[in-house]
Amino acid sequence: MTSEEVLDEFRSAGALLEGHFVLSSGLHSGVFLQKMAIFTDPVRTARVCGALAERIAARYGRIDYVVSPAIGGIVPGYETARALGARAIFVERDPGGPFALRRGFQIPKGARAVMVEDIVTTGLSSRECLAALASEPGEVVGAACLIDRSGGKADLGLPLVALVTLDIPNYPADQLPPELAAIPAVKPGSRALPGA
Ligand SMILES: O=P(O)(O)OC[C@H]1O[C@H](OP(=O)(O)OP(=O)(O)O)[C@H](O)[C@@H]1O
Ligand SMILES: O=C(O)c1cc(=O)[nH]c(=O)[nH]1
Ligand SMILES: [Mg+2]
Repeated sequence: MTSEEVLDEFRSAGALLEGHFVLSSGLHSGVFLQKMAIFTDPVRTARVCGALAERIAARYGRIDYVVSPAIGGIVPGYETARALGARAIFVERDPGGPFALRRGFQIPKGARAVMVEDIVTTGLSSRECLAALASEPGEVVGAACLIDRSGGKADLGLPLVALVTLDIPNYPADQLPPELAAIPAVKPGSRALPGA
């Protein structure tokens, strides 16, 4: 799939939103990719995750485990794992706490894993996910996401394969442009932000 074809999936699913959003990192943006508008449609999800799996296989070779950060990563992680013929597991957090593998999930010795995110903005969630995997016996060979909205600038400490790379502006709360300051902000994701 080309970048334009993937973006068309987001547009036609109603997943490309404009307004005033508080992101997981606490930064503000006028654009939000509501990936759940994609993930509620299994056929659309299979199309985009199948394309991501092809990129992952071409870049990293054999993959045994896909690991994703909850909540947004669970569905694309599962569907990408299906296309790769791999297992799908996820990290989750107790409210406000760090990500951890629970439920008996592990990356066994000798296994090759890839971390699959839905959206990368600053890379914070991806880095936290990777930190939770550091002591696993198996190897995390790289990362992947559907959309990297950092313009390729997010540093995960591992290679990142993105189906689409966009450079979407984000702003600290005290540096909002007037058009964002004029409208109330909404916080769509699951991370609890300080003071929220
Ligand atoms: O690169 P970052 O700056 O970390 O931003 C991207 C993260 O934000 C979203 O998750 P969020 O914490 O909003 O919760 P969700 O997964 O439940 O949607 C998204 O799913 C990524 O995990
Ligand atoms: O940075 C985020 O929190 C974020 C951005 C985005 O476009 N979509 C999303 O689900 N999360
Ligand atoms: Mg997330």
